[in-house]
Amino acid sequence: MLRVKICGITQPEQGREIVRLGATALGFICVEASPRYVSPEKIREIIRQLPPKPVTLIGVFANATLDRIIDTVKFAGLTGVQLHGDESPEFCRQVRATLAQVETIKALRVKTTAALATIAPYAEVVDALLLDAYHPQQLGGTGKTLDWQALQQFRPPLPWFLAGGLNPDNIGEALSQVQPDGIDLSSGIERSPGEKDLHEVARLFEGLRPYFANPIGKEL
Ligand SMILES: O=C(O)c1ccccc1NCC(=O)[C@H](O)[C@H](O)COP(=O)(O)O
Repeated sequence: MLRVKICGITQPEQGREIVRLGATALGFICVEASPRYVSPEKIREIIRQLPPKPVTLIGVFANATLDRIIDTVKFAGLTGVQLHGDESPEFCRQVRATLAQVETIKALRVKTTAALATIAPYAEVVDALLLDAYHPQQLGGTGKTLDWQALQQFRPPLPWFLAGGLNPDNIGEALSQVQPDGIDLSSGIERSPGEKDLHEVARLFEGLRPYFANPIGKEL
């Protein structure tokens, strides 16, 4: 089944509603420079108020220390980490080895398709990849799309998420071109950074209905 990660959750009531609408993963930005930053205390409170549904709870970090990642995961009750900076394969390996029960996702910001060649060393040391758009000043939440056509044949040896500028209007087109195991959205379903537009989130899941009823890649 297609995984749907909604990233940049900052409010308990929005987290609850987004899970109710169908998200299979929530992302919490643990990067202090981001307008979507949420403290470990706030993440813990948001998680405490979620309905009892199987949802992956992912902390998004960029060039954080291993200690900070571990402390945040344990304190907040996260079940996954997304490494969104320049983390080396060796650092990813350490994170995964230390947090054995926690899903480790490495995000790669794809400037050109040449960046896809850097994936190989990560394949053995993380659980999933996330491909995001490159922006010279912003690490994530940029609203910029990837070149989906260039990713048509992308089949890494581990599960992967498509991110970057996805929204309710373009998700169908994106999924007609690429075949990810999951999708990740943030600014395309927001009123302002960190403030999700629940009507847009509902419209997203409405548009995704066929993908839950039929495995991706099969004729609808
Ligand atoms: O969203 C942020 O503000 C952010 C800041 C620093 C590192 C990562 C960040 N976001 C990571 C995500 O997983 C976003 O969902 C991803 O970049 C896609 O964002 P968008 O293009 O807005 O859908």
